[in-house]
Amino acid sequence: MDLFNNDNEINLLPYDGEVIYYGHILSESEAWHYYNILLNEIAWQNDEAIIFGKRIITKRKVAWYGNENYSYTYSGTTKTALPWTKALMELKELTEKKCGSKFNSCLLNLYHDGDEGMAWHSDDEKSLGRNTVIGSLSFGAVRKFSFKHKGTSQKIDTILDNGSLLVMKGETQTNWLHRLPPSTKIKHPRINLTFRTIVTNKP
Ligand SMILES: O=C(O)CCC(=O)C(=O)O
Ligand SMILES: [Fe+2]
Repeated sequence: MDLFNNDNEINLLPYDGEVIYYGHILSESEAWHYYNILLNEIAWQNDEAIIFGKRIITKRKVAWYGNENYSYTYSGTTKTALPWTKALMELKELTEKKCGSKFNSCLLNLYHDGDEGMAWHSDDEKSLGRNTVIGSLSFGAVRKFSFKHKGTSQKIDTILDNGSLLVMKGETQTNWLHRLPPSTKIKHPRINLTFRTIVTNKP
């Protein structure tokens, strides 16, 4: 099993993808500083999805920022990116420095408490291209995060801490699903930023 890549980073996945957990890339106080800014200045909106032809509004809030007016379609709804804020630009640059990849957009999620999560999915939309790199920054409540192989159903769990960075790359989106499981124990909000690279503006 190839546990380490060239930079001695540990791959959380045993095969068919690469997930690197960098742990804290911000101190506890820096992380809370950004948490407060993000909570207050981001244009949070309830997410809409079309599930089995029915329009549903999620309790979880989302926002979408990027370099240009990218439009992005998933779960049957189209969103247009807002321009970067100062804090988001700082966090984008920090994430890029840590993982050595460039990003042009960011999907943000606000989970008010452990009742809210995200179901099994892959970020394999056409607009992200193949073998895309996704940098995931977490703030606030510490939550479990899980991967499930599409063929073998093997499961891998990890913990996403306040101020931590997780990077998904290689064939991860092709071969693995991921989710944020709900948990009745979590009583506080969590904010997640996934920095992404859109390769085409046509959804
Ligand atoms: O909240 C998270 O940690 C992950 C969110 C996610 O998977 C996504 O936005 O695609
Ligand atoms: Fe995802």
